[in-house]
Amino acid sequence: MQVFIGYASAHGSTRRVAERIAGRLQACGHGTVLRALDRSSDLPDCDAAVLGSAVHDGRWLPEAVGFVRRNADALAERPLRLFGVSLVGQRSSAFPPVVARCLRRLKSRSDPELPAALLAAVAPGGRHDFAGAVAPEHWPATGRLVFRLMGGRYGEHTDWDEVDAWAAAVAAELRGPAGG
Ligand SMILES: Cc1cc2nc3c(=O)[nH]c(=O)nc-3n(C[C@H](O)[C@H](O)[C@H](O)COP(=O)(O)O)c2cc1C
Repeated sequence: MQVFIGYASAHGSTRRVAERIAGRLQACGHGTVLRALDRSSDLPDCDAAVLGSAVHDGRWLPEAVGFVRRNADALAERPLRLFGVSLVGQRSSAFPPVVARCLRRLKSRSDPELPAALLAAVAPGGRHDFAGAVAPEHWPATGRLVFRLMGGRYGEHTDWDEVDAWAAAVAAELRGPAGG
């Protein structure tokens, strides 16, 4: 299958996750088109799409939300997988385990990172949350203070085995009888 991998990244970690996913999909025999999402581009010719965004203030970046909104009809017609990159992934985190558990619980009770009506319209076949990178210069002074008080650690927190496993599962699903 020809798979479009689109990403929105403010500081590079979502781009690195998207590149890794593209590499794994290629290794599994899929063709890939990897591209940053912007406010005007449309979905290129493809059989399936994998879209991801950095999470800011609990939401996908505006260029990613705009892309999904603009291309909702075309995305709904194809197998679609979504991923978010934030401080708290499903397996890895910038925080100590007990804080990470609380944050994951809070997140599960919050509004989704994409508007619920939009998610329902595009009906992704799967979603995943990865942990990304955080550096002091990404935050204002108050953000740095809160981060320290919560026991946060700067650096890259992506679990690459987790990314590889998810990408391999997506690759296999797309090869399945219904194409995922
Ligand atoms: C302004 C700002 C707001 C953020 N808001 C959140 C948030 O609400 N939840 C979260 O888990 N991480 C949040 N983060 C952390 C980023 O999601 C994380 O650093 C991610 O790796 C960024 O991806 P990128 O490097 O592709 O931009 C925020 C970061 C910034 C700079």
